[in-house]
Amino acid sequence: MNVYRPYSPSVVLRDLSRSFKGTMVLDRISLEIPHGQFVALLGESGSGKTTLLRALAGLDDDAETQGSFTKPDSTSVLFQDSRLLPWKNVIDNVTLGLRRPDARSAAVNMLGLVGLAEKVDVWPSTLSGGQKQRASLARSLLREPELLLADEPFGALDALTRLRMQNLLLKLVERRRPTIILVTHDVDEALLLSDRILVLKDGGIAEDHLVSLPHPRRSHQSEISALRAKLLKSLGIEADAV
Ligand SMILES: Nc1ncnc2c1ncn2[C@@H]1O[C@H](COP(=O)(O)OP(=O)(O)OP(=O)(O)O)[C@@H](O)[C@H]1O
Repeated sequence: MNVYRPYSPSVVLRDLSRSFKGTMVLDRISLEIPHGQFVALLGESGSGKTTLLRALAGLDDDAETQGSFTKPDSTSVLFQDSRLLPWKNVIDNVTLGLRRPDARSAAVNMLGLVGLAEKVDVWPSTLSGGQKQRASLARSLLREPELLLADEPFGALDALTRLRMQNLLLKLVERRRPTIILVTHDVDEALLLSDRILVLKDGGIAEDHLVSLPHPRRSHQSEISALRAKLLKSLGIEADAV
């Protein structure tokens, strides 16, 4: 039976502007993101990607904001650095502030899924960079957010670890499908992971591409390589220089 469900987007921006001390960074951005869509946000350095994400996360009180946005109440934020508290062990970090009766067992399970079953009780200082990011990902996803805001979460990792983390993220969100907004400077990361790629430029959304290819994607797929060339051009990067 078909049940009629009116379309209601997960995230809506209406003429959202943001400036710092009079300097406009985001200029009347309007956008709708459907539930469960994986959006990658690309743009040159300084184009406002992080500013947009932090606006949605409710950070940066010193910014002047105009316009409005709506987003789900349950939102998790993932940063480039893992932000684990050094004086708490891994599981206490992952369960911090989590109010559910099965927090500990759910955390042990999630740490297993991200490959940290052996690291439940250790201090964050004993983890590698990739392991810290996996713990951080476990902490975010354990909250079962409806919206995940991620700011270059794999940016500081080596290429192989980054690839593993990207695949892990796809696997972990496959079932629950939260809405995801991922800020990245990596065109290939955007192409391999997302359903939609937005390019920020001059304070606005200059390009909006849907990527409706199944996973796993391969960089030599013709749709991928055509869009890759276009995006590199938009970002002012010579394709043969990469
Ligand atoms: N707290 C702040 N105070 C003043 N200016 C800021 C602040 N945060 C960001 N800006 C300015 O806003 C502009 C956009 O910065 P933002 O960090 O959003 O860019 P970005 O696209 O994420 O860049 P990158 O790819 O280099 O991380 C920059 O010119 C930056 O200097």
